[in-house]
Amino acid sequence: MNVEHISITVMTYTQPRIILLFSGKRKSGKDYVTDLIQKRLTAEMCCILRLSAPLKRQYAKDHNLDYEELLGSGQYKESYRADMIRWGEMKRQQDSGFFCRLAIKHSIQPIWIISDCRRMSDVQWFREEFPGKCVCVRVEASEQTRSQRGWRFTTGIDDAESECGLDEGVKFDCIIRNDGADDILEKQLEDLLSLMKSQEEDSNTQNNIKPD
Ligand SMILES: Nc1ncnc2c1ncn2[C@@H]1O[C@H](COP(=O)(O)OP(=O)(O)OP(=O)(O)O)[C@@H](O)[C@H]1O
Ligand SMILES: C[C@@](O)(CCOP(=O)(O)O)CC(=O)O
Repeated sequence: MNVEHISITVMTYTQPRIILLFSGKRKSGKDYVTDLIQKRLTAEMCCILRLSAPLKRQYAKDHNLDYEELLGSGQYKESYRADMIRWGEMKRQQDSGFFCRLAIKHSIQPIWIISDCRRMSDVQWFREEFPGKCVCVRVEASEQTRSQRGWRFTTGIDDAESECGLDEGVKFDCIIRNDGADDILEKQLEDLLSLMKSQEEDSNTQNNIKPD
């Protein structure tokens, strides 16, 4: 296997073979879709990493809140979203890769799914750190579908960088429509798995790495 172990003072992770950079609007179904992919690939091969996880952990600690609830998809998280965004942006201004580095710390699986890229700086950070290994995936659902899943337009959130930072300027390698029909979603996941395979082969060829 082509795994290189990186160990520096602050983090220990195993070099990934491929990284899926997921983005999408609120309630488009990023967690739903990434969970399905992980089930297909198994948790041994594939981990789901959330840039918002270290953010929510520290925010919960500082504000005496329930971290698990902030990770969920309910109203509890939504009532703190605006303030978490403000808090996270303060940290990102000091160091744009701050949450990216924390999120990947200790990852040992060969396939990483970053389930919540929101800003151009997130995509740039991964592309620079892991050249040739990133696949950019956008999850899309209609406003009607998102509303049925509990989304309500909120000024200051849905029109701000946290939700709109990747609306322009990124060429997505794959766009997944997630409006509900299981068979349509299934077919798109198959296509994404094929894309990952060919991206990995290209990356191996460029780096002169022979398959396992
Ligand atoms: N294809 C689908 N079929 C059935 N339910 C779905 C589908 N996609 C998403 N959902 C449901 O919609 C809700 C929102 O999905 P999810 O939490 O994956 O979205 P998200 O984009 O991660 O949301 P956010 O980050 O805004 O919390 C969840 O309850 C999820 O189970
Ligand atoms: C605060 C924030 O990380 C919340 C993300 O929550 P979620 O991915 O929608 O569960 C959004 C952001 O970083 O702008």
